[in-house]
Amino acid sequence: MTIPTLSYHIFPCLSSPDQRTAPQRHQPASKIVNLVPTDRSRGMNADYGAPTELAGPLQQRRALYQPRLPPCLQGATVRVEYGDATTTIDPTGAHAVAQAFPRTYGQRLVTFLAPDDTAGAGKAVDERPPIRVGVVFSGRQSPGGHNVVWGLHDALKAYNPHSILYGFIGGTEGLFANKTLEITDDVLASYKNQGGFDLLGRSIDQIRSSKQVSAAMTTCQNLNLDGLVIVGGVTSNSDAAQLAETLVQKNCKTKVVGVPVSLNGDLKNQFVETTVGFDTVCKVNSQLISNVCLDAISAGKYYYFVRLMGRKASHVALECALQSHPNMLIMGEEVALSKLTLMEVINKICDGVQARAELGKHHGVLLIPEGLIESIPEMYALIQEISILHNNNVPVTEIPTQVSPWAAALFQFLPPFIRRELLLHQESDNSAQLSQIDTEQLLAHLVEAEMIKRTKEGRYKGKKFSSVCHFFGYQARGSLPSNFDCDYAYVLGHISLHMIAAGLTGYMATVANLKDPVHKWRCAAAPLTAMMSVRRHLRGPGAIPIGKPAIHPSPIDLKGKAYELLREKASSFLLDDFYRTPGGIQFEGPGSDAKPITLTIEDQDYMGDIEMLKLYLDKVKTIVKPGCSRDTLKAAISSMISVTHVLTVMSHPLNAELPLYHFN
Ligand SMILES: O=P(O)(O)OC[C@H]1O[C@](O)(CO)[C@@H](O)[C@@H]1O
Repeated sequence: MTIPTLSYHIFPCLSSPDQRTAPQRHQPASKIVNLVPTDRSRGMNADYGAPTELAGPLQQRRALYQPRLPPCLQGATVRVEYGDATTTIDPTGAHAVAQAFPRTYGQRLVTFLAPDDTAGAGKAVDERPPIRVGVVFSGRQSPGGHNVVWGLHDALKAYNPHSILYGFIGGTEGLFANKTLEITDDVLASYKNQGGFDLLGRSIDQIRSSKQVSAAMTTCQNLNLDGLVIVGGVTSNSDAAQLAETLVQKNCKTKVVGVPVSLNGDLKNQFVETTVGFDTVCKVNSQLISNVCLDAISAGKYYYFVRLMGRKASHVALECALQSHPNMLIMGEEVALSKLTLMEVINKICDGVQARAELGKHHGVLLIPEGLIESIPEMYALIQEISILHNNNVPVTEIPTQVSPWAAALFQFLPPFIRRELLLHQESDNSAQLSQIDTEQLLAHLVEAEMIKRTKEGRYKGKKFSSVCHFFGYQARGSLPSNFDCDYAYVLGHISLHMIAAGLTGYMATVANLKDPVHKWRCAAAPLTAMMSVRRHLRGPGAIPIGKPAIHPSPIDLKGKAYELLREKASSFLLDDFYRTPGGIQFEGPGSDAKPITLTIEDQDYMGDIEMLKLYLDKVKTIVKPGCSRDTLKAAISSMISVTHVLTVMSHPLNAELPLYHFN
């Protein structure tokens, strides 16, 4: 059989203030603390009272890392510069957004600069009244979240040492019930640069119903808060916008500020370059993926089917593919765009398996995002029917008999474990529990059946297909955050304070130029309404009714550079086993400042770190001959470094110093 030309649908890859004692985990320094258990369920309580030396050395060392700040945030105050008034990123929805947010729509963009007086101190301390702020983890845990709290605390105390920061215990439920923990240096000590959200915990990720909004407002009033910082992704920030609008309308003084924290990386738009946590989660998963790549090629007898987090968008899967170079990646965006049916997806995978078998390869690695299942049109329609029945309180056992005939037929076709998972109760936003649906197992099951069929029909003559399935989902959410996420979160925490001090409400803290070193980062605030759009056709059974303005997840840009790069390398990575080993997250030394490829690659001017480049170029010289072709050179570079750097090295002026290596 000839090697199939894979369509673009499936890409083989390149690659009252209550009053709680601070919960703490192992202390980083040589401090032994007398810790008091809380009622939260995460594992940290097991360590209460444990001697310091039980804390891991890396954990201790990480707690000592001081996140970097851009110059504008290094003093106690900032200069606030107001820019243009905003509309929305969705021009056709602007009217609807303006109507839904009459008091907070159209606010101006804001940039934060260093104070322009020569002393650089801005206002004197006695001109800065103490500020009272509350912070809540509204979204799902994402590495770096703790540093938002830390950055906010440090900025608040620098602004006026009598300022107070309350953390809401147990996420939004804690906000509604006014369960707080006062954030102090001592409380923070063991959470600096640490993963998870266990300093405060989280619950349902919503502040939406009128009861919830009113409970949140009551808490803000009872605590006499000047500001409330809401940490989370698209859903949490949409809710933040609504809460801000309501508080303005009800003359509540509390300013509401959103911070973009989400491992999914899907809160992305012209104001937000990436979210806190995405970098770490991708690095952790890329390491795991590269491990299974090497395991697969070593054993030579099975395919790994790996599902990654990513509900409406496949950013995690794309980034991990670029970092680890598995054989295939199926992105939800491509499948949705091409309206591929389940069996078409299966056939594409089987074609890839078959092509590899022709080369004597009976192993491989396939990546999918958890949202893939909803991107397949017939599966989406089935999930939506189930969702409607759930919303109508139809008992779960009766749902299969009440869906339409075609949906019932599809349902029956699916293996029992998938049927059970599709019927699970819904997420807080009424969407399906995608993290609980073993789509990778469904695909593996159907691919196996198809390969058996092809064998019987004489179309496939290779070895029996077999698979190993994994969901690399929750594991990474508690990881020690990368330096990038530590810095980014800490900076966003500072910006949040300056937003509140400036009296901004209904805004999100943002940082631009993230691809550059921290001293070049530009700190700003953008109105939440400016990021909203109005969906007339929902892709998933979300709770937000059609037509209601919201901040929506941004899908992969199928015209973007990262995707283009993936396409360019697709066939090679399907067949050549061009696996890459990124290793664990580096916290010090070379690689510790690495940023997400998908963030950096979209910027043509990215040059990377010169020292690093020199190192790479020297290495290249040892493995390819002078005068070799550009492709050989590119392959050599790619085998050592990330895709980002391949492009960087190829186009860097340093090349001029290496005339023998004709880089153009
Ligand atoms: O922690 P929970 O409530 O199971 O949520 C899982 C969901 O959260 C995320 O990890 C982040 O939004 C999704 O990718 C996933 O579907």
